[in-house]
Amino acid sequence: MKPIVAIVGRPNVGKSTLFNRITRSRDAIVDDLPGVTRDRIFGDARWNDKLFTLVDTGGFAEGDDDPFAPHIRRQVTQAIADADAVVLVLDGKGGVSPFDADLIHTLRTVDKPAHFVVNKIDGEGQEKNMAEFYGLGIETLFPVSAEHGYGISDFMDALTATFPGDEESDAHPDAIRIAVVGKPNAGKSSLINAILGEQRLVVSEMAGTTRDAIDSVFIRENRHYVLVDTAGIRRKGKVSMRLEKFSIIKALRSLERCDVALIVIDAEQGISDQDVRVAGYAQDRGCGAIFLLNKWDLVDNRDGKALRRMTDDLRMAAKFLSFAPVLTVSALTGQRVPKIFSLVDAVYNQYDFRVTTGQLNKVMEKALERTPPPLHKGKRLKFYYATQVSSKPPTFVSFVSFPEAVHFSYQRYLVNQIRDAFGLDKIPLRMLLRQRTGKNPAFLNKKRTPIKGKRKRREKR
Ligand SMILES: Nc1nc2c(ncn2[C@@H]2O[C@H](COP(=O)(O)OP(=O)(O)OP(=O)(O)O)[C@@H](O)[C@H]2O)c(=O)[nH]1
Ligand SMILES: Nc1nc2c(ncn2[C@@H]2O[C@H](COP(=O)(O)OP(=O)(O)OP(=O)(O)O)[C@@H](O)[C@H]2O)c(=O)[nH]1
Repeated sequence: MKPIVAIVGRPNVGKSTLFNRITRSRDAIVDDLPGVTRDRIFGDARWNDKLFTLVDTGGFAEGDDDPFAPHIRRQVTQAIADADAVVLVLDGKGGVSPFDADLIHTLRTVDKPAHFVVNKIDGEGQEKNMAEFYGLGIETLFPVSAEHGYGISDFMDALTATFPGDEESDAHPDAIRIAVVGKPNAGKSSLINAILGEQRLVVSEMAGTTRDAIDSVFIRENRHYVLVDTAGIRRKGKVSMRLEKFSIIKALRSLERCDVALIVIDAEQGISDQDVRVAGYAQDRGCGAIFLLNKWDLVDNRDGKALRRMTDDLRMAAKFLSFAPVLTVSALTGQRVPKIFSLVDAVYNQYDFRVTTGQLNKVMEKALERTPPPLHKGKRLKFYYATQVSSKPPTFVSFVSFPEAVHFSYQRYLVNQIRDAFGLDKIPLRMLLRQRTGKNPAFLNKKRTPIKGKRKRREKR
């Protein structure tokens, strides 16, 4: 389980610059098919072989730069509560501000690693700017330049040193892990209660692998399921324990730990930006996903076309999850709640899919023959073998003569051919293109496809 580190601080201190510097330094592991570009507020990073997720809380505050705005303060406080470690960024150029002191005070009251970074110290010569910050009474301050890299590696060593070692792995390794996510008030807890209430067999709460994570485990028709991060939900009522109703970090954390995400939408209200954002997190995390249009009992469906309308809206707004099934439910009446499981099973069976290299290459060969790859500098691109490198989600690597010359639409064509051939219509698939070099390796698109320009030249001669 990757720790989640939140970057907090006033606007303009350099949080995003630091975020970019740290997340860019990771080994490029995931070059997912580009989807819709969305503002990224979180990203994975690696340092000294330690993996973690970094969250830029600057991205929480939309269109409001006032650090004293209550909603920003709430989001930041919530981030501090939910993250595993916090990095407070101070502005080495702008100096100390009252809001900094406020955040420092908040950080002192929580029991988790906090790191203090003075940014915009662009070299040794500027370390004199640090003097003012020492007056804040912080034991260790890291002078850094997010923009130029000064001091970053010392800081990263200290940050990653506080991460816990590998924690014990989850019990029930074969269980299907389900996360329930959605905007505030969509009906997540009602739905979890409806799902668990319906189970006649063993429902137990067990500690998850991370701090505070409580999972609910149950067996249904001989299959184990885990609802991740259900802490406190069944014991609702203690509202005071929950600061903000919606926590991005909590959503990220459960998405990280699940196979299938149930994205709960308040159907009475229709599709909102926040629903789309949550769906975007699920897609970034590469989990299987199912849209649940909840509160269906409240939807006016006299013309019988409500599902059609909402599905159209959803598909339009969240194109990047076009493969995710849609189901209307009511957590209140229990309508179609049992049906969720047949969908979860169907999605999971695809999510866990594995194929042999031989079978995969037969499909690739056919696809390359049907629509040959484009030209690169007058020569046909060569596709060598492809292989599946992981499941959950199924991820393929395809070796190509010039990966960067493969247009996104051609890549998507190949992915769709794989989808069709193996019936993988309900899940995300990843295809990574890698350079293949070496003398005369065998390639898949052997059959000659005429290259128009070339033939013409020959004819002319
Ligand atoms: N000199 C110098 N400027 C920096 C450094 N890091 C960031 N900046 C500049 O500071 C400004 C703000 O940087 P951002 O990363 O956008 O700050 P932020 O904290 O994410 O701001 P919000 O998104 O408003 O919360 C930009 O103009 C950066 O170029 C640095 O290390 N040195
Ligand atoms: N009519 C109707 N009301 C529902 C349904 N599901 C949930 N509600 C109501 O919607 C409200 C919010 O439900 P919750 O389950 O607390 O929603 P949540 O997503 O857990 O909310 P947060 O904890 O704020 O994130 C409650 O008043 C529920 O009774 C439904 O299917 N039909």
